[in-house]
Amino acid sequence: MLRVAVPNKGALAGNSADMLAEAGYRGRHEQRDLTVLDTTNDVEFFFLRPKDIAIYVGSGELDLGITGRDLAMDSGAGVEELLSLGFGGSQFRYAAPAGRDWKVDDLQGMRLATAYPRLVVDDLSRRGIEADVIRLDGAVEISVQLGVADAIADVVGSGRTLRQHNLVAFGDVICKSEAILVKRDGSELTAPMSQLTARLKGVVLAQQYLMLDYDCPKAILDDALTITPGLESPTVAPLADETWAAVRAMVPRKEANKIMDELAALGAKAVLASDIRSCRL
Ligand SMILES: Nc1ncnc2c1ncn2[C@@H]1O[C@H](COP(=O)(O)OP(=O)(O)OP(=O)(O)O)[C@@H](O)[C@H]1O
Ligand SMILES: O=P(O)(O)OC[C@H]1O[C@H](OP(=O)(O)OP(=O)(O)O)[C@H](O)[C@@H]1O
Ligand SMILES: [Mg+2]
Repeated sequence: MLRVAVPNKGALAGNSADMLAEAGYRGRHEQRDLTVLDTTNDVEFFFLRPKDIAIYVGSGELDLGITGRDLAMDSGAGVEELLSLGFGGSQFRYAAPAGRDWKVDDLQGMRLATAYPRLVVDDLSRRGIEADVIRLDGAVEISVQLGVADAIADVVGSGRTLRQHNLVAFGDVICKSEAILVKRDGSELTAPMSQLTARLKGVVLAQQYLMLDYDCPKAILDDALTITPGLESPTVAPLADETWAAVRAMVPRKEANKIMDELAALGAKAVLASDIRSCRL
């Protein structure tokens, strides 16, 4: 039976559960359940703290895990990424009080608070900087105003928490993170592992596309198909009016409205966009 670690709470938990449900797996009955046995798919899910997931997978106790790239790097566990899941995007950055043009070299000799000490120590040592790294568990942004640290290194999402505490990010992004599916470094990718990966990939890809349907005068069909080439080739079906055709093609979600504008300007009618729940491409 495949054994898979899933975040039990925090920023990644909700999207992880939704994605697994969309991929056809059984979810938790209660928020507090620590395991779920999915006998239909022969998978057991373990709901663990996001920070611990790479450790369980890296040690070989569990086959696969969903975690954040920053958390996986900070754990020091030997895991490799199988798939980016397209949510939980963030940047891990240095930050310090606003009002000064901070450089990373300024951190030399300073007190630096973080909940990701390994990520920070590795980055500082690559740069040859010696700082006093203070390990906190969370709410790191407040540590400067409380006098425990001179600067911080933390997860930045919208940047709202930094602004609220009058901090500015500086230096290169230490880690550009998002939710990822991991397996143990060098472990064999078994058939059940690839199947779960393929199912999640089906959901990730489906979220990146929309299905477009439209009616099109045959006189402009060639131009319309250039705008919507589909992935392999668009479906073109006859309509009762022989001078018209119906077209169906997948389009990248980010470009969908621009493409719909172009089709409408060309003379296509009834241009409809619909969500794709999952796919195998
Ligand atoms: N705006 C955000 N705030 C916090 N984490 C985010 C955000 N966006 C993405 N993430 C990601 O979520 C993961 C952290 O999850 P979470 O905050 O649940 O873990 P944690 O901080 O270890 O747990 P807890 O806060 O319960 O102690 C990281 O991979 C982080 O990059
Ligand atoms: O840039 P923003 O959108 O404001 O988000 C970033 C904040 O969110 C996270 O905190 P979280 O909610 O995980 O609490 P924690 O600090 O206790 O981990 C992170 O540690 C930052 O504090
Ligand atoms: Mg957190």
